[in-house]
Amino acid sequence: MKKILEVKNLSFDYENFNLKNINLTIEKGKFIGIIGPNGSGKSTTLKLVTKLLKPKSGKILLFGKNLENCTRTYIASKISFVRQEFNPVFEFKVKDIIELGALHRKKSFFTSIENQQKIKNCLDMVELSGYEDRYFSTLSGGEQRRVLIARSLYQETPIIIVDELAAHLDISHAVQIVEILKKLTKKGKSILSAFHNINIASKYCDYIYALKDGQILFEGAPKDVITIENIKKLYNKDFHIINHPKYNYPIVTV
Ligand SMILES: Nc1ncnc2c1ncn2[C@@H]1O[C@H](COP(=O)(O)OP(=O)(O)OP(=O)(O)O)[C@@H](O)[C@H]1O
Repeated sequence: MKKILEVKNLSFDYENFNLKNINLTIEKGKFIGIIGPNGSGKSTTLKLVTKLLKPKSGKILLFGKNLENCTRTYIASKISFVRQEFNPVFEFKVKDIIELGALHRKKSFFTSIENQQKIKNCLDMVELSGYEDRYFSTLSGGEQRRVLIARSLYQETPIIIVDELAAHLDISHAVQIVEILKKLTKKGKSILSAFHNINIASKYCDYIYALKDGQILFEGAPKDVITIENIKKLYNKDFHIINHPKYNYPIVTV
């Protein structure tokens, strides 16, 4: 399988937190999840692989190129990143927010008819048809989140990274978004997402990394690693694990 993003022995320090020796690999067409308690280092890892933070040590290879030497434009052509927080300073319309995702390939000040149609299609995919001219700040948290997913679809990158996929989304929209992303993996895109909802990660991810205190505690296919022992170690709490009666994946329950 073709490795498109490789993280090797990555370390990073904040004053009171260290990310230690992270190794992870993303292959073409795979859905990769990162799980772990609050403050375990999920967002920090995602910010490092998108070059928003600079590692203390280690290496990140994007399509075999050292990320350190990749330009912002190159990275934007390969990775779209839906961050947890997004607070534009100006009043932008939804269509402008979406277009900003693909500035790296915009050739003219004006939006072509073709691109207007693409924006519409991306909004249709996240069930926000007709929202183009709404002001982003007037949308609900979940609607804003879906606009940001639409923006990453519009960016048309081979890798989509999402920090906390289900943030602000009701269960139906969370599943809708994860299913859109899963379908994209069938077309060869690769997804890396942080999840608080382990059961969604368990059903949809091909592989998960579990972070605790800035280190990978375990990794593997959900059916192999979502076990009572591992989940107890990860969250310091007892949970039950049952097998989904129809789809045959482990479900964590209280
Ligand atoms: N800018 C910063 N300066 C100092 N410490 C930070 C900064 N950002 C994050 N941290 C700390 O780094 C640790 C890891 O944070 P991170 O956001 O990566 O965790 P997370 O696993 O994404 O958490 P959550 O599930 O709550 O989103 C936390 O202890 C956090 O307080």
